[in-house]
Amino acid sequence: MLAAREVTVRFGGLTAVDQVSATLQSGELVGIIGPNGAGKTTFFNAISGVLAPTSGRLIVAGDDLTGKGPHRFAKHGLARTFQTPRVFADMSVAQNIEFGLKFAGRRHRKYWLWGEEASVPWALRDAGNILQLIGLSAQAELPAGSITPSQQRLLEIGMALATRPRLLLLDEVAAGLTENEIENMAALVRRLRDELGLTVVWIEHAVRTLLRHVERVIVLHQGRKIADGPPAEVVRNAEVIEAYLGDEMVEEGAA
Ligand SMILES: Nc1ncnc2c1ncn2[C@@H]1O[C@H](COP(=O)(O)OP(=O)(O)OP(=O)(O)O)[C@@H](O)[C@H]1O
Repeated sequence: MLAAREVTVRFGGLTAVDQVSATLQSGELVGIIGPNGAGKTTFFNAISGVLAPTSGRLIVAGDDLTGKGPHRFAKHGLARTFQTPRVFADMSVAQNIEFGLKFAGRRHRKYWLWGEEASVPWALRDAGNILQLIGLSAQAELPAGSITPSQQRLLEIGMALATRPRLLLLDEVAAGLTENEIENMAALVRRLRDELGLTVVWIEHAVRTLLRHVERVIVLHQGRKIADGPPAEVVRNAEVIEAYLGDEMVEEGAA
């Protein structure tokens, strides 16, 4: 689905992402964790075309998109959310979803997960179904700027889904949510992979939740990838414990 080959991003003298290689297989649910400033969002920005890597290559669905803009990545089936949700505040919740659906119509069929309109899963057929999937049917006619921040996070996911992606990048969609909301969010993310067949990459600071739901986790530290594997293995990795997790997490992971 996507291959990052020795991707490096520098801002002046600072190396935010340092020769990170990673391959994402179709249908994987992968977490990315790491301390503040580890380079997680910068890595997302690089693999979604938001910023061009200083060096390295990005292959998406078999095509080399290194240096291309976000619209090219989107045409190749990639959608993402941002740490601060980006919704059209003055438009209604439903209109925000419809905007994404219009975008889906412009995507080249080659990169659609569902080749024919008729094969698009029921949950993504129209704005009403997408609103039901993300749990915002009751808010459909409200201005997007008037719903709660956690609902805006759901809406942003809905807008991304409306473009009918194959690969979805989620940047801290559980930030600022209550325990209950975090569990609901995790359940939604699971459904996107399990029922819709999306490949999902999920950056999150709520590490305990993340590790319970993903089957593979990549750990970044000071721009470098220091681990990449199943959660049970990664929580025992000495470098990961030292850099990020601490002893308490290891005991919980072992339990
Ligand atoms: N546009 C930019 N210009 C200069 N430096 C930047 C820019 N974006 C990020 N950085 C720096 O790059 C490093 C990595 O930042 P990044 O936001 O990718 O980390 P992160 O792991 O996502 O952190 P957090 O968990 O706090 O969101 C940090 O030192 C940050 O200050």
